[in-house]
Amino acid sequence: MEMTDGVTGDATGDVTGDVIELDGVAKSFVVRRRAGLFRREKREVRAVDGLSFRVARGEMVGCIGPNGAGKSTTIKMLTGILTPSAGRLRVAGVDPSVERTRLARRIGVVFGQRTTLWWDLPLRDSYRLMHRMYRVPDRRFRENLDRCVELLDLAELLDVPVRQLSLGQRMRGDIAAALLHDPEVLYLDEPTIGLDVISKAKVRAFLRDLNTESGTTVLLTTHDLTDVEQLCRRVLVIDHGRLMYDGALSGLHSAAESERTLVVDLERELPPVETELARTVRVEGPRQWLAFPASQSAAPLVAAVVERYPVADLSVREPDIEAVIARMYAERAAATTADGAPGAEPGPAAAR
Ligand SMILES: Nc1ncnc2c1ncn2[C@@H]1O[C@H](COP(=O)(O)OP(=O)(O)OP(=O)(O)O)[C@@H](O)[C@H]1O
Repeated sequence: MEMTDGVTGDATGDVTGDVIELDGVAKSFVVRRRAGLFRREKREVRAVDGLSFRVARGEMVGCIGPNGAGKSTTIKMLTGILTPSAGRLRVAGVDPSVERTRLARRIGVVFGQRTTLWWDLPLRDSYRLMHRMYRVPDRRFRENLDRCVELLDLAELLDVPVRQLSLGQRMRGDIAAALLHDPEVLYLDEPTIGLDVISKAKVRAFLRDLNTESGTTVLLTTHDLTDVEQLCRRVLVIDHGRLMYDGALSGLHSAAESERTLVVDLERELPPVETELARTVRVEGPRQWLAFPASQSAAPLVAAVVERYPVADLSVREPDIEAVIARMYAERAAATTADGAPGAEPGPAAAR
């Protein structure tokens, strides 16, 4: 399939304030697999299936989804490495697959799973090569390098060949490499994958400062929800190449109809608490767990329980975001089975 719109947009991308624009973007791969001794059959994999969203200049947006959801494919299309099978895609007003080289000077990319650095060269030499490749003015290059070296703690590592760096050190080296040419947009595909707690914290602190101080637009994919919690006000949830949710992380709770839990310590062991405001989901001795919709206030439930039962103590537990997302995926899978086709319309995404 061809792009539905081959027109190249304006070169600034400033008209709407949106630096990333996707309208109905799709990407299919044809894979061949063995279907017998001599026979191979072709199958189409729809990695991205009608994805539409926009990212405003200066935003930092997190993109999450299960394995194979289409996140990396989306990033690859945004860099121009892959050409969409359908839809319209613009980055800073430019069609990435048509003007990949021109766009390369305006974007930075970090793939957590592989490095863009030269394996046998010390970091410093990789950076020198990038300096020339991107034709960064000398002064600007020195300033950017100094800043990255300081904030990413790279001083001791500049003369070490990349192959000798630990994963966390290499990741910091890669992030610096992506920023030496002052990109307007930074894509990070799993920037904290495999890092220890301290390295993760360093990377996150750096990205937060970069976004607030330099106004760099950041789109990151991750499996680590803490990345999103700490960095992004907005999250995109992608599954089967489609947008399931687009909004604040906190809004995921209502989107997935999640539940909070009232933990009740009774003065003695009693049969399960009965109330129409909640479901008693667990009883252990005098302690009982009552699940109620996260969108509802806990106050009426607390009042009802206290009025009818001898209560020693109470506490409310918020739903854990991982559980919320797991629930969202499960609901989606159930809808898919019921419809017989992946991708029943995702209500929450359309709400934004
Ligand atoms: N070059 C390719 N050829 C064939 N299929 C591909 C190719 N690249 C990706 N796919 C398929 O497209 C789908 C989406 O893959 P993608 O790597 O974009 O997912 P992802 O969300 O990044 O997953 P993960 O979280 O595991 O990295 C998967 O089913 C994958 O197998």
